Amino acid sequence: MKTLIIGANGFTGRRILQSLSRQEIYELTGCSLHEDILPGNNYRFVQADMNNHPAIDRLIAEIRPDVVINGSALSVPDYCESHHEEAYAANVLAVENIARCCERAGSRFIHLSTDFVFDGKKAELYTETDTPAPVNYYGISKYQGEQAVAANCSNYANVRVVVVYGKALPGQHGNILQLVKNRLQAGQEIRVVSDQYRTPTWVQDIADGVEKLMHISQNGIWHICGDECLSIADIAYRVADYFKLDRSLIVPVTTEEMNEATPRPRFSGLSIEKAKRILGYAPHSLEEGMAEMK
Ligand SMILES: NC(=O)C1=CN([C@@H]2O[C@H](COP(=O)(O)OP(=O)(O)OC[C@H]3O[C@@H](n4cnc5c(N)ncnc54)[C@H](OP(=O)(O)O)[C@@H]3O)[C@@H](O)[C@H]2O)C=CC1
Ligand SMILES: Cc1cn([C@H]2C[C@H](O)[C@@H](COP(=O)(O)OP(=O)(O)O[C@H]3O[C@@H](C)C(=O)[C@@H](O)[C@H]3O)O2)c(=O)[nH]c1=O
Repeated sequence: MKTLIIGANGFTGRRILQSLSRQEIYELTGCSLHEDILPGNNYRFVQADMNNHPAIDRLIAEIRPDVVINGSALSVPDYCESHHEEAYAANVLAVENIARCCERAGSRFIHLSTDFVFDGKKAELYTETDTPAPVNYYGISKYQGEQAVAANCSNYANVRVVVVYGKALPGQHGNILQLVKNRLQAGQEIRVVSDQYRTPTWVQDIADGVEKLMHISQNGIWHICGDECLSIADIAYRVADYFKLDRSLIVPVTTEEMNEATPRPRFSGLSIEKAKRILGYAPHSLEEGMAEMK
C-alpha cells in the first residue's frame, strides 16, 4: 500500500510513520518542511513545504499513493490566534490543495483535525454528528480544513484527536502531561485548569486508529481519542500519582484565573463509540500510555 505521510517530523505524523514502517505491506514516503529529524529504514523522506502547492502536486502525482495522511498543521492555538493568514494558509489552503491532489491521484485522504472545532458548551461527549462552532482561530481554521477535505476529495476521513500525549523525540513539541511531569520532577509548581475537560489521546492510539482507517473506504468524520474524559487538573493528578511525584505542587485554577490569551472550549471530550463499533478501535488507558514516558 503506497502511503504518503505529510508532516512526518511532527509528534503524531512521526509516530504514524514509525508504526507503519515496521510492517512490510506499506511502501512509505514521509514528507515534512525540515529535514528528517530521525532518519530510519523502510521509508523514503522528502523535504517539501505544503504551502508550495505545485511541489505537493508534483509529489502526489509522482507517487500516486493509495493513501495520503496529513499530520502537518499550524497546531499552536496561541500562535494561530495572532497569525490568521499563516494559519489559514497551513490549515485550510494547503489542506484543500492536498485534497484536490488526492482526488486527481485516486488516493484516500486521512486528515488530522481537532476537538477545538467545538465550542465546549455541551454537557456530554461530542459525537461526529454534532455541529462545530469553534471559539478560537485555530479551531476555525481546522474546521474549514475539514470542510475543504470533504468538498474536494471523494475518499476521505477527517480524524479528530484531542490533547495528544506520549514520548516526544528531541526537537518535537511536548505535551501537557510531559510538562506536568517535568515540573514536578524539578520540584516546581504548575498551575493547571480545573474546568477544561478533554479526552486525552495516546499518540500510539492515533497511529493504530489511522491504520484501521487506511483499510476501509468510508467517508466522514472519526473521533479517535482516549475513552476517559478528565479535567486538565485531573490529568495532572494522574501524572503525579503514576510517576510518584508530589501532588501538592499542582495548583488547580479556573480558566478565568488562568486568564489565557486564547479562548478554549470548556468541555471538548469526544465520543469514540463510532470508531469502537466500526473500526474495533480500542484505546489504551492513561496509565498505559504514560508508561512510555518513564
Ligand atoms: N498535539 C495535539 O495535542 C493535537 C493535535 N491535533 C492535530 O493533530 C495534527 C498533528 O498535530 P501534532 O502532532 O501536534 O503536530 P506537530 O505540530 O507536532 O507537527 C506538525 C508538523 O507539520 C509540519 N509542517 C508545518 N508546516 C509545514 C509546511 N509548511 N510544510 C510541510 N510540513 C509542515 C512540521 O514539520 P517540520 O517539523 O518538518 O517543520 C511539523 O513537524 C494536527 O493536525 C493538529 O492540528 C489535534 C488535537 C490535539
Ligand atoms: C501549558 C499549560 C496548559 N494548561 C492547559 C490548557 C489546556 O486546556 C491544556 C493543554 O494545553 P496545551 O497548551 O498543551 O494545548 P492547547 O493549546 O490547549 O491544546 C490543544 O492543542 C491543539 C493542537 C489541539 O488541537 C487541542 O486538541 C488541544 O490539545 O492544558 C494548563 O492548565 N496549564 C499549563 O501550564
